[in-house]
Amino acid sequence: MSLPVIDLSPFLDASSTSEDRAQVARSINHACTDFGFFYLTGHGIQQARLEEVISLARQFFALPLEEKNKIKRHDAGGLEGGDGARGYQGMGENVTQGKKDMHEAIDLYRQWDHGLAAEGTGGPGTRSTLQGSNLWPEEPKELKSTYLEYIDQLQTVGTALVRAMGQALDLPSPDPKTKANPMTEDSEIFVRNTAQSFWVMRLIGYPKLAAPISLDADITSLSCGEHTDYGCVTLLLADPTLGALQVLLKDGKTWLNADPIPGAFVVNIGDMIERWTNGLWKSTKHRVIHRGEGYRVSVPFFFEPNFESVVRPLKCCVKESGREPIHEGSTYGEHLLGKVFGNFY
Ligand SMILES: N=C(N)NCCCC[C@H](N)C(=O)O
Ligand SMILES: O=C(O)CCC(=O)C(=O)O
Ligand SMILES: [Fe+2]
Repeated sequence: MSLPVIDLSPFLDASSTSEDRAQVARSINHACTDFGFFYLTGHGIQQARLEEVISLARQFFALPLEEKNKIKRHDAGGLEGGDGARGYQGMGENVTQGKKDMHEAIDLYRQWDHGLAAEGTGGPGTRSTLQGSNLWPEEPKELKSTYLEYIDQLQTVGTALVRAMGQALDLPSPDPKTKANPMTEDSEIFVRNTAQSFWVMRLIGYPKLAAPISLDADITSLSCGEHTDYGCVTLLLADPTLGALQVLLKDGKTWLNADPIPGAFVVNIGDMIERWTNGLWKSTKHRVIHRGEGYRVSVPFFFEPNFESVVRPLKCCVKESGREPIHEGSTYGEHLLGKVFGNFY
């Protein structure tokens, strides 16, 4: 058993036909319904760029702690004046389900300068959080420029992917007479609500865990504990290490290794897609247990809704799912802040 592979090129290539795109949308619907995880090819980002991104992250983590701490994260996304949870976090600073994770990381967010937040959104105390400028390392020197270009490319891929996902929601029950679109009120809903995507990027370094580990022991850390991602879609780039990232299957007990395929992203859907689709597509649990060889590096890019986007189940999905709405609706920013505050030791 392995995860489905989806070729996104018809959504990036102007000369594709609508039938090509419909095929892709159908595959996405199956992948999101059955797994919530898939491999993405045909994204148009050069292999050499992907390798450079991993290599630069690896070079950063190999620096002395003193050098890495020059861009240390100082707060957990608190109120005015902080660095908006951006920067370097050392081993064990990130916490999942109350346990310290065995990884170090740099967190980058969409640039959000002070004073730009809209009024009256996000609830009390949330207006000015997560604002700030990214903290970029001085070494390796090419890291910043390479990552800025890479993030631009990823935003293009993310936009094409959520367009395809919107189209995928039209497919389950087309009206044979009118060929009208009974499912979505608007298949561009994801595109519109990610037009100012409050994206997150993490550069993560995982030392090999000491064996053996017990999954039950409260004190035992995983490389990254079981969790779901928070927003729309995660585009994960990882080095070739095998057996580290594991995905929980729909039976709720089998863990499947999501080993890397060279040149492909591992993609998974986040909590906001689950909410919009009223659970038709679930944000799938996953975890990282690195007991293989070497020091593992991964660079997930979280393509998320706009900070201020109000996310509530789409009427069409409530109908299709046959369930009551699973959420009353709130902004993505509120969901994110609830997560970020709980993430640090
Ligand atoms: N932006 C995202 N999705 N980051 C995932 C971080 C890993 C899990 C986190 N400590 C948690 O407990 O959620
Ligand atoms: O490193 C990985 O393979 C996955 C990391 C992850 O799940 C996350 O940061 O949300
Ligand atoms: Fe994750």
